[in-house]
Amino acid sequence: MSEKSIKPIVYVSARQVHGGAELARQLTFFGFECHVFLKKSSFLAAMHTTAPFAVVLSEAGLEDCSADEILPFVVKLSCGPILYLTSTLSISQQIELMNNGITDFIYFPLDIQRLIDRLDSLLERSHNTPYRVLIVDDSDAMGRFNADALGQAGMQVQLLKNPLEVFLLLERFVPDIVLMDVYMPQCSGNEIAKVIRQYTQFDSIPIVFLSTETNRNKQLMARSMGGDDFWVKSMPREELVASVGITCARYRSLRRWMTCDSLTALLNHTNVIELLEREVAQAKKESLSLSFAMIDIDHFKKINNSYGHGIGDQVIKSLARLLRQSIHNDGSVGRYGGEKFAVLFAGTSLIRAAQKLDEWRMRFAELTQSSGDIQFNVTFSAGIAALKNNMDAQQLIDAADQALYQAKGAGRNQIGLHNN
Ligand SMILES: Nc1nc2c(ncn2[C@@H]2O[C@H](COP(=O)(O)OP(=O)(O)OP(=O)(O)O)[C@@H](O)[C@H]2O)c(=O)[nH]1
Repeated sequence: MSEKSIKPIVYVSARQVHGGAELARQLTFFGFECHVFLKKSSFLAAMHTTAPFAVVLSEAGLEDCSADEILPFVVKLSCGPILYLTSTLSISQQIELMNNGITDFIYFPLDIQRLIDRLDSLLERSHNTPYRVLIVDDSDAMGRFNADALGQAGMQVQLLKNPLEVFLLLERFVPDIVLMDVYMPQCSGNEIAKVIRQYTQFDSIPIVFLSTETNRNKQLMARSMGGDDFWVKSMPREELVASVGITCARYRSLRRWMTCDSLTALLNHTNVIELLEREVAQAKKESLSLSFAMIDIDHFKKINNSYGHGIGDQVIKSLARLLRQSIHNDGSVGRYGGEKFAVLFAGTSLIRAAQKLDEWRMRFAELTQSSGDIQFNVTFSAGIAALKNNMDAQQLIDAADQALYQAKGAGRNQIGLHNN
């Protein structure tokens, strides 16, 4: 992705200029293109011209129009979430507003970080890539019938007739689900499921048997060998599509929890290390450049002590979001632990990666953090190292750590380069 990636547009309704200005500033900082509207006519004209990713509608409405009055127009013109900023609402009021088109509620006093979190997760949901389905079935006709149904529903489908080749596709195609026939000439679906379950890296891929088998004991036996469910082969197309969609969505969300840090939704420590090991091996094999950076928030203990652990968490989240939005397709970001982050720059030279890090450092230092009415700024230090042929992943981590240590020692709020 180029640095000029298209920003998600958010329209905000406000009754007063200053009410929307701070919200717009923060949303802009976190990568949204935010427009604030005070007048009904300009708001609706903008909705007509460009439908935004999301609308934030305040219960106070606009200067010349109440929220109730504008809502039906917004619902008609909108194709994304409509978030309602409100003080308190009874359950029946919420139900009424939801029936009228509101999709989310954000409560006053406005916690901007929370609003941004919500927009982030709505955005992520809207970017979800199609589900990938691997069908293992020796019957060409049956396999194609199911593949067509799922393909027409927008899913990516791979059909495999020989179950003995399943590992090739588990690695290359990385399916969200495997639909497995039970009776096949080369080996049974039960047997192949049992073998797949020997490999922990495929643990989180659900295997569902599609079979004409109706004997409950045989079905249970198949599930005990590593299958997650048993569906009848002759199920209606719509039911198959719905069942696959529900299962994939559930497992994707479980996988996210397994691989991501719960506070920041970035890759967690274990997965950062695993990714780095893979990238190091690949970079060496293909003679590609790889830089690795360690980022650490400055004087973080003081932030916790002065404003409390909750505000400390908020600072961590704000840096996580900045990193996630800045990295684009240049690499990956993870939470290494505590207030420390790891960044992998794939195919990027040390100097270019250091320049990027320095841009992020300056942007983070400019971000206003808040604790109630108190506003403050936070900085980070970082160390960066380039992969050399004689290094393994741990040595690359150590090199970045040393450079970070130098940056801290030299006064913090700067980038240290490892010279080797
Ligand atoms: N709020 C919050 N605090 C955390 C978290 N993880 C670790 N910490 C705290 O982060 C602080 C890290 O402090 P130190 O590593 O001593 O360093 P520092 O104060 O950041 O100072 P320098 O790194 O030397 O600039 C400790 O007080 C930890 O308790 C977290 O998830 N949330």
